[in-house]
Amino acid sequence: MPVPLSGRRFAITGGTGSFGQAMVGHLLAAGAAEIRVLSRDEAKQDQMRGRLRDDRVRYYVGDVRDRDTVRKATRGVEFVFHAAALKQVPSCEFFPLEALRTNVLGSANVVEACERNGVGSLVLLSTDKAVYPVNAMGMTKALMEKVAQAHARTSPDSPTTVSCVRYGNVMYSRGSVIPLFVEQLRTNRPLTVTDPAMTRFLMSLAESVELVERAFTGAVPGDVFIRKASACTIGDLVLALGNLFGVTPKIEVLGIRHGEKMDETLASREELRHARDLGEFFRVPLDTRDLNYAPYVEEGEAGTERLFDFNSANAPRLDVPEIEALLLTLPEIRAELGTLVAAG
Ligand SMILES: O=c1ccn([C@@H]2O[C@H](COP(=O)(O)OP(=O)(O)O[C@H]3O[C@H](CO)[C@@H](O)[C@H](O)[C@H]3O)[C@@H](O)[C@H]2O)c(=O)[nH]1
Repeated sequence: MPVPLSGRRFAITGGTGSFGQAMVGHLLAAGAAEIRVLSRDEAKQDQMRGRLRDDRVRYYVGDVRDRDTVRKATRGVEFVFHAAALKQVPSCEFFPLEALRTNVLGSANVVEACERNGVGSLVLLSTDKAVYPVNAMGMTKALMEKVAQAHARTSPDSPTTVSCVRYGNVMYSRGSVIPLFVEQLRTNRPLTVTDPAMTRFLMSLAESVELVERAFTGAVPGDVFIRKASACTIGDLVLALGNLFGVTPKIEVLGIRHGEKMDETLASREELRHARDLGEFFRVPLDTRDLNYAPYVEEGEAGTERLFDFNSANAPRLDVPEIEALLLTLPEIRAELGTLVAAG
């Protein structure tokens, strides 16, 4: 049963980011009574305040690393979305302890504050990079998921349903490759491609909002919700952008960056053994066994057939025309193409 959003009170950590802004827009349109935006950067908050001009949105400057700040920002709200994170793969490789402080300890603060304030539902945003992680960003996000699941396991009487969503690359999110390629095309510079054979899941911001809504209306404590996204190679992404902009892009191959994987995994084979297939989504429920493993060891566990991960190499693969069609759904791409046409 969908939870009505109208008249409800929300908080979003990292609320000035790409996801946060999309979610705030969605909640305002749905009639939310109050939305608190918690983030570190007052300048971004100021821009958002100027753009939205809606006094249902309240701005809290602060860092999720600070427990008091998080407690204050979540007092009296019914739902919380935790999007604040250090999410750039290369920078987390250089500063792993910073990633740990924000992504793990900061997330633990959010869980604690929601529980203490009697928040009904908390959804934490995770990433495909948390599955079989090889970089500090993914490792800290994997631990964030463990913090959420451990809370569900050890606090069965908690007022707060804590769940996670996991998704891949959000097209045109701040600092990601598509706006970079567009900028390089616009300024007639070569496109800096790491490896054309690399694959990534592609999702729109609207789909990430839908996934989070799905989790906060349908999750039971400890769930991980995963959208079954399609994937593409970076080489095909470049071809699609070139076609849309009517150019054959010049390419400079950089090689794989610190901590990168060739392909990403959204759901591991271990999770898929007990995941529920909900059509467009997987729901991975909490493993509720306790530490007494004897019955499992002695009796064995059902369902040990061979399964495969759901990864960006074996997921439905978008071809170049399909990527073009997807890119054309992005307002930023349409605006860029409109500017090109206008410039003649
Ligand atoms: O100059 C560049 C930069 C990136 N890439 C490639 O483009 C793809 C996407 O890169 P990017 O947009 O930087 O995203 P990721 O490094 O895959 O990570 C993003 O996507 C994740 C989900 O997988 C999020 O969790 C992260 O926060 C977000 O930074 C990757 O294959 C990169 O190797 C290039 O070819 N050239």
